Amino acid sequence: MARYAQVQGSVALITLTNPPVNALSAAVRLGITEAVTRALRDPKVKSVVICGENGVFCGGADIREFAKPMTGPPLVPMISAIEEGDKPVVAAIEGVAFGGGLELALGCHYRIAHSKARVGLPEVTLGLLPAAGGTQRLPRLIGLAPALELITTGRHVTAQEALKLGIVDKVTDQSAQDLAIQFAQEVIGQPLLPRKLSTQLTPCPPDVDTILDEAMARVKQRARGAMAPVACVQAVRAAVNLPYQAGMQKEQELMAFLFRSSQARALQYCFFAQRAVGKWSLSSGAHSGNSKPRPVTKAAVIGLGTMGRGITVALVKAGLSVVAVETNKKQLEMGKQMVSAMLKHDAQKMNAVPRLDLLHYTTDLSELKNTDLIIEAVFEDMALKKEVFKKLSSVCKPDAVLCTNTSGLDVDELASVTKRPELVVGMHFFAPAHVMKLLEVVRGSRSSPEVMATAMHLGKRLGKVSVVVGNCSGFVGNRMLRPYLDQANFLLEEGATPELVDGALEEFGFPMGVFKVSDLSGLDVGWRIRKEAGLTGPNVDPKDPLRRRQGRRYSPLPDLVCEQGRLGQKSGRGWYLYDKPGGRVATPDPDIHKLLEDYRVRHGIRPRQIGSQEVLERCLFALINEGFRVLEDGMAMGPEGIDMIYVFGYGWPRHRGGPMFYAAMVGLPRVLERLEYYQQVHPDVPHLQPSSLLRRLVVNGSPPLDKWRDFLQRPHSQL
Ligand SMILES: CCCCCCC[C@H](O)CC(=O)SCCNC(=O)CCNC(=O)[C@H](O)C(C)(C)COP(=O)([O-])OP(=O)([O-])OC[C@H]1O[C@@H](n2cnc3c(N)ncnc32)[C@H](O)[C@@H]1OP(=O)([O-])[O-]
Repeated sequence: MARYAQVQGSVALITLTNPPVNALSAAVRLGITEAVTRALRDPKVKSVVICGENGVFCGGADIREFAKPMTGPPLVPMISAIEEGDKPVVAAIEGVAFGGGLELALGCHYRIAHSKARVGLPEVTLGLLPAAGGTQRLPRLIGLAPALELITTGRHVTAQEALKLGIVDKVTDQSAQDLAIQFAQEVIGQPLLPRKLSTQLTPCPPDVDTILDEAMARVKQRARGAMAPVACVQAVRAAVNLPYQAGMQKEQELMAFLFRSSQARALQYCFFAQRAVGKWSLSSGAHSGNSKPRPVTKAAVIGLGTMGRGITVALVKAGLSVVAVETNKKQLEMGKQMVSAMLKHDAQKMNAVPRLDLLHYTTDLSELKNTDLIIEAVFEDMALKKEVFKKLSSVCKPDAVLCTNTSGLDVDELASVTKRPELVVGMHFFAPAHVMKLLEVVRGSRSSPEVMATAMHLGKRLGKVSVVVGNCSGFVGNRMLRPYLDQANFLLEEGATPELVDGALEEFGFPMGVFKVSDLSGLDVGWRIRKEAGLTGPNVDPKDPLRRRQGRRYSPLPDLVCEQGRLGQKSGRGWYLYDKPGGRVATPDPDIHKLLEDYRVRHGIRPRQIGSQEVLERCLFALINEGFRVLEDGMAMGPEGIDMIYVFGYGWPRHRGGPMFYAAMVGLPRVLERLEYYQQVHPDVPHLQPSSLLRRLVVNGSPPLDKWRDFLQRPHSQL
């Protein structure tokens, strides 16, 4: 797992050979340890170069080994042996040096990077800290403030930035390995002590305590309950206040605590789940490995509302040429101005030139003749969308892929009005579409494997985490959101306030509680959907009592709020009060409290004290229960897909792994028991009726999440 060679007479070349990223598995660590020992012992060897095979230095410790008992030589003494040796060791960094990979390089005396290489300590994103000396050596090398920033965020830096920061000594456009070999010969005989980072002091400005205190306050505020960033600051503090060995001791103690934590397990699960969802498969046997995407160079977006504008920007930023279509000149001009402004703003941030040249604006659908893929993003109205699809089917070239950005309408119904249903697919973006990482790729019953591959591939080009989902109402994300919203409204009826419910959810780790999010999105969106569904407005069955609809419990509270003209942030009032229309700072509103009190009196409801635990159990377990139903109905490939949808699209705290992972962590018997309890108390809420899959899993001893698929009743997949 590490190749040894002697080159240029006196240089030992050690190459890490563990594709694809040369992770530091037990075998690699053994290989390095043996090779370094050999090089240090061999009198003919005067200097050493460490590099990685296939243009990648090292992606860090082997994350897959974290779940198993530790074997092989540990990293810390391996790296110390390199640093303590009396021969200069040069790291030749190509591709990436991440985590343990960068820590290995920091143990070397010199670092040379290829100009396209990136380095970083991303352990914090896995719920850990750099525990092979990274928290002690990096501050000694580049100083306190930059080290704190890199370690607490896990940010990757380019070779050029690494050179500026002093992480690497040289950057080359040629082979880093060749330059390192030459350099290793040049530095023979030069004093090594100043290059041994463990012997150095961390360069500290006079206001060191302020910097550390501010960093701690910042990470606590951003972390939303995540422990690793806090531990990172504590470890770096040790690099300032303690001698190296004592600092290492602190690093190990903090790592031991994090390593066992459920947060680390959740974050590492997310790492693999994010990669797993890209490997999609359909019930037909087609999968990402055997289905080729169609080439897409020219795309079109129909409709330049909020979603259409974001999608257009995302496509242009990925380098596609885009035809943007609106119904009339006025809308088109408005859309154009917004899209240009968004692209310019983005380009400015990245010090780049906005690619306005990639855009063509038109009101004429016949200009779509040469586009390879069209994304419809018009108003969420089936009749209107059908009209658009009919037209697209006749004007676009026969092999053009037709995508809809509907957030929950029937993709098959849309496909049915075209002459090419096999080329129709859902691409459900999340607002703002150029920022949010999630894309639900909705398979219609006739969507071809090739079209699925095309949509998934396009998602990847746009930098999205794309998840294949089935064609059911609301798809996966919005379908699971309904029971969550319902429970939040019921809690208000029973005695809670918006700020109590939101507080519990934010404490759990959501960036915003359910009512703040509703205010942000606009309360009229849901109101319109409820009207169309006959839940409120003129189409309500007159025989339905006010708090029951279509045979189940219903809360008219959100409708009452809308009827008062409280539409959320945009009107300056919603579930909260804002300083002005469009204002962003939510303050609790006494008028809402009064509205709730009057409502309870009117309906004879005795308010009761509601605690955070009940809020979490009712909102989250109802959502999770629907997740089990999604699996049961075959609308998702597996729990990983659901979890990635919630982490990347709905603000589920990543350190809790996603709803299905969270259910497994809480324990399926506990989730079942609480659902059963709440269902008894609220028998008219079908969403609290535990799903049969959940019951089956509990009866079968609550198998681990990666075994849940075995308990689905076949044939199940609608994908
Ligand atoms: C008490 C114990 C003490 C321990 C000491 C601590 C040491 C240290 O501080 C801890 C660490 O280093 S923590 C580590 C810190 N390092 C990180 O956090 C870096 C994590 N990795 C990355 O950021 C990206 O993978 C790269 C940028 C490296 C490549 O990106 P790309 O080119 O888009 O490719 P891709 O699709 O992403 O990956 C390709 C395949 O490789 C797989 N795999 C990747 N890394 C792995 C790893 N470390 N391991 C295992 N596997 C890893 C990946 O799953 C995938 O497998 P699949 O079966 O084909 O699906």
